[in-house]
Amino acid sequence: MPDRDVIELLGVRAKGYHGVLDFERRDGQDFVVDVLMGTDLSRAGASDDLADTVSYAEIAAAVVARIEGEPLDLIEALAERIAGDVLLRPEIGDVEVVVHKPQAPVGVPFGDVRVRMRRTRRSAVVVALGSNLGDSTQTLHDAVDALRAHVDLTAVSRTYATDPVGGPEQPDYVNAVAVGTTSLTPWALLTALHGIESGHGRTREVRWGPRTLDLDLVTYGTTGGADETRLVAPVLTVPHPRAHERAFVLVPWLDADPDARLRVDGEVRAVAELVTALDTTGVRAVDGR
Ligand SMILES: Nc1ncnc2c1ncn2[C@@H]1O[C@H](COP(=O)(O)OP(=O)(O)OP(=O)(O)O)[C@@H](O)[C@H]1O
Ligand SMILES: Nc1nc2c(c(=O)[nH]1)N=C(CO)CN2
Repeated sequence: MPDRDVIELLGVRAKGYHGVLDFERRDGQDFVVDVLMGTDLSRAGASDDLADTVSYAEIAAAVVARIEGEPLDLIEALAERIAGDVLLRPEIGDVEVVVHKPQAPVGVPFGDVRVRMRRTRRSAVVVALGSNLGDSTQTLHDAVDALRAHVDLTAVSRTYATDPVGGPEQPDYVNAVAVGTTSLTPWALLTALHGIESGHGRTREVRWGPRTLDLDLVTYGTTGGADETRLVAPVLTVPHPRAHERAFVLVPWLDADPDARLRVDGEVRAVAELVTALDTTGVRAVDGR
């Protein structure tokens, strides 16, 4: 479900040098920008903490930097860049940008000229799946199907039978990793993952204890890219803080994406390299390949 809350920042004005005509590049003129950001304000509404939302002052500064920055021919191009900047904030699910050019050289008297642009986020995500109660292989297949409602999957690993790591004595796990893109924010995706877990009878009792289905968000955004998302909070930490030490995550992930990368202690590392440092004997591809 798209976010229903909106932060509206209207009438940000600054002088820029955008335009096709020589005198526009030479003399400059005012540009006015409105930004409407679709988001979920319930966390900030409950916590009263700026860290749980997007500061409109930060967005306003980014808009002014674009208006005053590299001159562009078209207000369409200016709007596109502003939309891209706004969507780098993981809290924003979609954005509408209006760029007004009230002193545009139109040639006749006019009220305003503006472009209106709507953009939705599309972020790379990696989800790890695990199960060790019930028909785990079937559960993982069903969970991948359910995931398709929220993530456009580009690759799904083979399933792996894995020795349990941590927790009480418990049955072997079946693990897999799915890779794709989503229009959901990290928090909306986490809610969707919890919904799929509950749909499979998941309850949270013993830490690292047996479970019908566990879905972890391993990474959000492109590791090493401008949209890489790093969050540290009990409700959501990405990259997943234990993914780098778990062969039951890295081996399937590498199967789905041989070029996978993960940030560990601040450094971007190839998953292929991280795996070489781990004991992988407890991780066996189910179909034997
Ligand atoms: N990257 C993440 N992916 C999934 N859950 C996360 C993540 N970061 C924080 N959490 C939070 O962790 C809480 C506990 O999740 P869960 O019960 O799946 O933990 P676990 O599987 O027992 O342990 P682990 O996190 O080590 O796999 C969730 O309610 C969720 O809000
Ligand atoms: N092999 C294996 N061990 C685990 C797993 C898992 O998915 N596979 N999940 C855990 C908590 O999330 C704890 N231990």
